[in-house]
Amino acid sequence: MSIIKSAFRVLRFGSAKNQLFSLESKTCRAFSVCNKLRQDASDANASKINFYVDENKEKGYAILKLNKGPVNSLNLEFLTELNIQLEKFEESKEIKGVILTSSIPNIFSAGLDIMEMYQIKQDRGSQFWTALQETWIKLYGSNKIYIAAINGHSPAGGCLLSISCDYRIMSKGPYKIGLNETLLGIKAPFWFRDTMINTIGYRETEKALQLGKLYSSEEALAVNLVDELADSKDLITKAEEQMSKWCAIPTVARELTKSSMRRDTLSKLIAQREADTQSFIEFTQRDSIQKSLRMYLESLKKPKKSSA
Ligand SMILES: CCCCCCCC/C=C\C/C=C/C(=O)SCCNC(=O)CCNC(=O)[C@H](O)C(C)(C)COP(=O)(O)OP(=O)(O)OC[C@H]1O[C@@H](n2cnc3c(N)ncnc32)[C@H](O)[C@@H]1OP(=O)(O)O
Repeated sequence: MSIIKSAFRVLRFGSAKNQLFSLESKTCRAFSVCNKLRQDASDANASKINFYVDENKEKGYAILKLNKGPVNSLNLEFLTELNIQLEKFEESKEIKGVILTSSIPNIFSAGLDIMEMYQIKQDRGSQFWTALQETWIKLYGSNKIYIAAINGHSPAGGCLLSISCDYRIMSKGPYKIGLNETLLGIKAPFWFRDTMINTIGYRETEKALQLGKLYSSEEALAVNLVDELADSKDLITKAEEQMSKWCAIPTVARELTKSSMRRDTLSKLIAQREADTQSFIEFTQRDSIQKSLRMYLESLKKPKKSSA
């Protein structure tokens, strides 16, 4: 049962009963919108492998490797597939935790697919944003243990995936992680910001978000954006060692503790998912935002200087 469901179960008997029932039904409505998408995604992507799952039921954890080349950018179909997988993990009795990593060398995830924000129809934009909210709610609100093994760059939405986990190990190397949205001319959504605050604190987040700061792995360690660094070749071994440690903690006590730390942050988005989606649509349809996104896309497509 997810943290959200347990929170509802506990609070259903308290004075906040009516408010929470309304919250819960809003969430259920939003989830049901995604049901058709899920079917479409599983049909359309039957032949593509956008991630690998390696389950070790004996040890009680799985490794989920993102595999959507070239840069694991998060589009509607990918998020929908991920949501189905996260749900499977949540329901599994054998799996206590998941190591989230990528099979693409030097890239954890390039964040949201910018093409989902650029010249996009309202319907698609709304489905995309709802799927992203769902991914975050499932990941940040999971009862399971999530360890991010960050094997490369992890900007913006990639950073959000990482900070939604319980523990982060990052490869040493010339990699960057952070919420760089202001550099694209956009504002990080409040739930990205709040997850960052919960990870590195208010003042550091305030600076990082305004500057769109992308931290090197050493800088990320210094501000607790990641918990540990590892040589690339040792990354998964270190993540497995850490997973064994977390798996050894009494489950219910750990789950309740996690839930109590994250409930308020989660409830804030759950209470206003539809309004948040509308803000996203309204914001991304502004001419000034489209102009910024176009310039950013062009800068990404520019031929790279040869390192030779
Ligand atoms: C009023 C309230 C309003 C509230 C609403 C606010 C709305 C805010 C909305 C959202 C928040 C946004 C979150 C995000 O995640 S935005 C995405 C941010 N991501 C980035 O900035 C990363 C961009 N990419 C890179 O920096 C690099 O690609 C790299 C470091 C990840 C990898 O570098 P390298 O290996 O050199 O690869 P290339 O740069 O050559 O890229 C390969 C290929 O992939 C394309 N690409 C890269 N990133 C993305 C992306 N995020 N989306 C789509 N496509 C991407 C790149 O263009 C190349 O394409 P090609 O030239 O055609 O091969």
